[in-house]
Amino acid sequence: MELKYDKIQTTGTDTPLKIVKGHFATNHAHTNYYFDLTTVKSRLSEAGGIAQALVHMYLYDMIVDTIVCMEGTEVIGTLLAQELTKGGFMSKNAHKTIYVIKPEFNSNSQIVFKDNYRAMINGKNVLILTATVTTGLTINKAIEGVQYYGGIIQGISAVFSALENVNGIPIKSVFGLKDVPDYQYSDYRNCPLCKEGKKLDALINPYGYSKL
Ligand SMILES: O=C(O)c1cc(=O)[nH]c(=O)n1[C@@H]1O[C@H](COP(=O)(O)O)[C@@H](O)[C@H]1O
Repeated sequence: MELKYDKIQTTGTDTPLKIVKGHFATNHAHTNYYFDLTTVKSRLSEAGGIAQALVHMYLYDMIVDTIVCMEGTEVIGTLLAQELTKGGFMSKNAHKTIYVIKPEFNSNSQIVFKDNYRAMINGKNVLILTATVTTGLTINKAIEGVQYYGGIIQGISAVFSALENVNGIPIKSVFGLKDVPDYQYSDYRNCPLCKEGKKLDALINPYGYSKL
């Protein structure tokens, strides 16, 4: 059974964000919304809408050699690279090639780049692209990993972020708290919805949800 979602809009793009109100558990928090990014990540027109919104928000001015795609954002990342390298567009990357890569994870959930990918990170201007940021713990692992492999982090882009920066690095997102002002997240030991006795609706992770 699918969850029933609403669609919300934001400035800068026609691409909507599908949101479901309820009680959800991520690997780091309990939340009162699930953001369903399935179509944003996999439908060409929606992924392209997000890519264009990010370019117009701030990316045209940034030098990018490599886009590291987290959480299934490879389609958005590819279209982003295409936008940034387009001729006739006022981008510092116009006519340059951009690498679009995704990391591996080891058994400690740390980011690993095999030796054949290291040249795409080491000394390169890296943009980290992710789907959603809530506590920032997941994106922090990406930051640590890219820095460990010698990448110069130029920016972090997300589809939705509840945070404006992580460890001093700004996160620019298409959707944010301004679009979902009642978004709440908390440690599972301190969750107001649990305290009210409300059962969890689903477990969520970047692949989607599993209803409980
Ligand atoms: O809390 C999220 O960020 C989140 C919200 C959501 O609706 N769906 C979802 O998959 N998440 C994921 O939950 C994980 C926790 O995010 P952080 O709290 O920022 O580490 C990340 O992998 C997010 O992508």
